Amino acid sequence: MIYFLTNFKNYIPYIIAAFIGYFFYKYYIYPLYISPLCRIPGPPVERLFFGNLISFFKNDPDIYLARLKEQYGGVVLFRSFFNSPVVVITDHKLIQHILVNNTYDYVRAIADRPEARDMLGKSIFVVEGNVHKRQRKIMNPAFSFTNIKGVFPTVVQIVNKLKDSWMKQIGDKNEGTITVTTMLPKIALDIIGLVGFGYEFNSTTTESELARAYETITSEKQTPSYFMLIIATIFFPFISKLPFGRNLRFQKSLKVIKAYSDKIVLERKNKFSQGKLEEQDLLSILVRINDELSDGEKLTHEELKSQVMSFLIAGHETTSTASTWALYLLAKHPDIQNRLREELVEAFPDRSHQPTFDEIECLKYLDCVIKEALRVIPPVPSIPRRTTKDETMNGYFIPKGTLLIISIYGVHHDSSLWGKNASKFEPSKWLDPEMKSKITNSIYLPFINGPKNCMGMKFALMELKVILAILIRNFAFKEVEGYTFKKRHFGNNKPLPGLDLIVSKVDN
Ligand code: HEM
Repeated sequence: MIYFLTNFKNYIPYIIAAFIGYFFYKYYIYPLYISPLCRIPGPPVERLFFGNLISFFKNDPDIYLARLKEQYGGVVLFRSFFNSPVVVITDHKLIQHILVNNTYDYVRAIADRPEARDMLGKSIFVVEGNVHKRQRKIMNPAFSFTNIKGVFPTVVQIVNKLKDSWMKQIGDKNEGTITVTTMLPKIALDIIGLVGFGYEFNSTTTESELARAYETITSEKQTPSYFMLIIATIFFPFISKLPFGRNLRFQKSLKVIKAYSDKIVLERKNKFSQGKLEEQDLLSILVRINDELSDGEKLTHEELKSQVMSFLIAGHETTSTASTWALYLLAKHPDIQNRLREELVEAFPDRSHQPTFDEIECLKYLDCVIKEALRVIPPVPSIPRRTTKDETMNGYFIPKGTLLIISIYGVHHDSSLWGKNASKFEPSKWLDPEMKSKITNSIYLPFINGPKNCMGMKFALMELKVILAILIRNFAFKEVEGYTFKKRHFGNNKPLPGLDLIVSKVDN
């Protein structure tokens, strides 16, 4: 021992060589030549330790993953940071197996990132198995048809604020260039605030601290170093705590979001205990249902707080991204936009008329436009899952713990399922009885399918209908020539830095 310590210096080169050898074996030789996953077809590795990330980040991420299907099939091996394997699934029968038939064998890998864990806490997005079933059962009644119908007038009222704001922005001129992505997330936040928690963010008229916190988190510039940092935190969680600018901004914003969520839950619980809780927002309904449950079943304060934080994320980023892409697609297809407007003018000849729930639900073409926009650009273009046991998929062995990426965008653009025009925006296909008969829940997945599908689906569809009905009835949208943007790579695929459109007032 003494000999070793006194001669330690002599061993340093061997220790370094052993470390480099181990590193090289673990992150290069094993994943590329030895792992059982190597049998799965996929694109060749481009850089020593960066797998296929360079191509992924250089391209539109959704299109890149969809193309892998064309080249290599429905089960493809993609390599991420340090060549770690990611199996991209676009085979719709396998997706059905994963999402519907065996959902709890595939855990949501969303919580792999320490920051996502911090944000989502013990919410329904993170928990699995019986805890997930229990939370879902408790929360289900809050999303009932009656409740959605009940909050409809609030949604109309908030979307009218957006209309008024754009009318004001255009002013006396006939048209103006508007960054639609400035207001759409604020509107979505105001809606989920009121409908979800009876909370007035008023983010369209005032500077909301909470809106700013969300904006900070979701609009980080997506530079290569940003991506590297994000992916590196999965391997080395401590990195998320280091005092980098981005980490500090995230921590500061998260503190604001947590404090608001805590305050909102406490307010509702206090009102309830004083017998004064009359509101019909999602959280109030949840607090009332919760009170009737036995102690073992009840959602704890932490769980309630986590649901608020995840509702805020789930309910505002997704719908604002969906409405952004719908406007973008309508601006790109003036014929479809005009047809939609004709339906709206016929239904609402008087522009100042406030639509009712039943009137909006009757609009067939509006329904087709929304369904098709969610197909062509699904706001959640892919979802991660992690396997919890060894298994074989389409003849390939997939070990326990493998990361799967289910490419919703890939399924939606698969020409063997949707025909040769799969990538075209054609809302009228939803009116064609032959096409409609072929569309099943296993090939149309904007809200996924199965026991973990989107609880807010009906609410989101209603919100999107109101947004498009009011905006298209009042404005015409055109593309801005030469305007470019990139799609966000993580979470949802909102356009960055935003979306500018030429907006003009509709005459009558
Ligand atoms: C266009 C808008 C929306 C889209 C495209 C969308 C999409 C999705 C998707 C794909 C999932 C599954 C995620 C996964 O399993 O990894 C999901 C789950 C969920 N969504 Fe949505 N969502 C939307 C709006 C909303 C809204 C407005 C709310 C609530 C107010 C909401 C609440 C939820 C909840 C609670 C879950 C988790 C369900 C569970 O685990 O059982 N979503 N959503």
